[in-house]
Amino acid sequence: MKIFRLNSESSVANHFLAEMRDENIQKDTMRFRRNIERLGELMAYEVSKDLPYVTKTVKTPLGESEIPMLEKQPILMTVLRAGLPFYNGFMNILDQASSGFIGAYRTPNPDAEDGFEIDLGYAAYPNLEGRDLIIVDPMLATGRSLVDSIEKAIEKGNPRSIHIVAIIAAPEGVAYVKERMGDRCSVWLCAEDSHLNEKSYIIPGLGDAGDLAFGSKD
Ligand SMILES: O=c1cc[nH]c(=O)[nH]1
Repeated sequence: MKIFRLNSESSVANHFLAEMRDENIQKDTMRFRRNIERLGELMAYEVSKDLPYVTKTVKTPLGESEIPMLEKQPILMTVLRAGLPFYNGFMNILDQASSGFIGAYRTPNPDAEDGFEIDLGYAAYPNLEGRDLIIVDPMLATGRSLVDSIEKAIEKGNPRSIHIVAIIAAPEGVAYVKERMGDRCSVWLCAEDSHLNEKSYIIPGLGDAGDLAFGSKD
């Protein structure tokens, strides 16, 4: 399974990530959402390098230019609700992509493996057959909701490639995706952190991305 890590090179992307993690700066919700979006724009550019292209001819007022263009528009899928600003960043760059949305939430269950079940309550997406599927979710924690969402989605058509994109991942989540999806997908991360805590939060992570972007659910 191919894994790309944006923070393996020094770039200004690390500033956006540092602001998202900083316990004081992250309280500015508009800045937090905008930093997710900015990382979405940068990650969309990185993933775009891995998609198939065909050369097309563009007529300028003075001649013709041969330009490699996306062979097919990808499908961008996100998991509500923290995924929305990340998805917006992707849409700013891959602006002709089709979209899919999944509502996944954790329901406490003391008998379940991590103390909770994943409920996929809402799903709306196009037929994935032969398309490039890019599924974006800022936090790859256990990986369970992401893998469940993908498995449900690919029942409705077999994509020719699957790209999982996250801002911060836990090694446990990456290992779970690798175990369940293998070479079927590529994983694109801004950073991979140390571990998950007992509540399945990423350490050091940044806290609850959904609450920081949109306020507490309580
Ligand atoms: O640390 C985590 C893990 C999952 N979701 C979050 O928002 N934060």
